[in-house]
Amino acid sequence: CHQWGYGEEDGPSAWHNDYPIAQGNRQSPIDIVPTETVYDASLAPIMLSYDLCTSVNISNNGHSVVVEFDDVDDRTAIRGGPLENAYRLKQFHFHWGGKGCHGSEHTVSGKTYASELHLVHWNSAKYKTFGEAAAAPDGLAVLGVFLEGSTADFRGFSPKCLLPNSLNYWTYPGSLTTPPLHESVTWIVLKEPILVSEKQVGKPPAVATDGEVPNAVVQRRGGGQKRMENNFRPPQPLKGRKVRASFN
Ligand SMILES: C[C@@H](CNC(=O)c1ccc(S(N)(=O)=O)cc1)Cn1ccc2ccccc21
Ligand SMILES: [Zn+2]
Repeated sequence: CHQWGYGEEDGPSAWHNDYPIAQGNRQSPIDIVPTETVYDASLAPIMLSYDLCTSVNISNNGHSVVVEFDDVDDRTAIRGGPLENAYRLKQFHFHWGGKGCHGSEHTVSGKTYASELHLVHWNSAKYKTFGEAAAAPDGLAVLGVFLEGSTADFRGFSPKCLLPNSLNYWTYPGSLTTPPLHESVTWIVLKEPILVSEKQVGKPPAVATDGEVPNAVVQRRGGGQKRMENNFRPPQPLKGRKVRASFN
């Protein structure tokens, strides 16, 4: 199967070899330039029903740390905003840099954040499975949340505690930011970052890139486990897409 990563040989600039869609017309992430976004008063607020969310597992898939949810019904869903119907929460995961800097995928006028949280939802009204939705142009909706370094509490464990006060957002048609890079994502990126503690953001989660979830990743010389960091794709060409703002 295709091996891809974030290194010199297998990183974002090489992905097009195995995934030609990498050079497609609706690739993500992008650089969001607020002065070039269009305020769309018809955009409804987004509504998140995360109260009854049931997380199932946390895993390291070699590219990120992923928390999966049981997605058997629409208890845990996102609706409203640019979406025609409810999209069911499947998983959330993070992208981060090394040593707490430049880890976000989306940027705002070139500004990078320390990390970016992605809450991945699929269109369960139109598709039977996540896999089917992941390949369809209106199949997925990913809520992107910037993480900035500071101190904040992280009580409880509903994804709701991972959200900022304001749900003002930008939205645009895009793609998965990792292979297979399907152009199936309606991106909803919140403008307000959430603050997480320096020590959490400063040090990327101790995960290795070989899929093991070690209790502490050791930096071995020459091969062996490598600390997973800089697992972000750089911004991609807008190719004429319009980025709409839910706020003025
Ligand atoms: C789509 C791929 C798996 N990839 C993703 O699910 C995914 C989700 C979100 C992002 S991001 N960074 O844009 O938010 C990137 C990749 C393979 N796959 C195909 C079918 C399928 C079924 C279950 C699990 C994985 C499956
Ligand atoms: Zn992601």
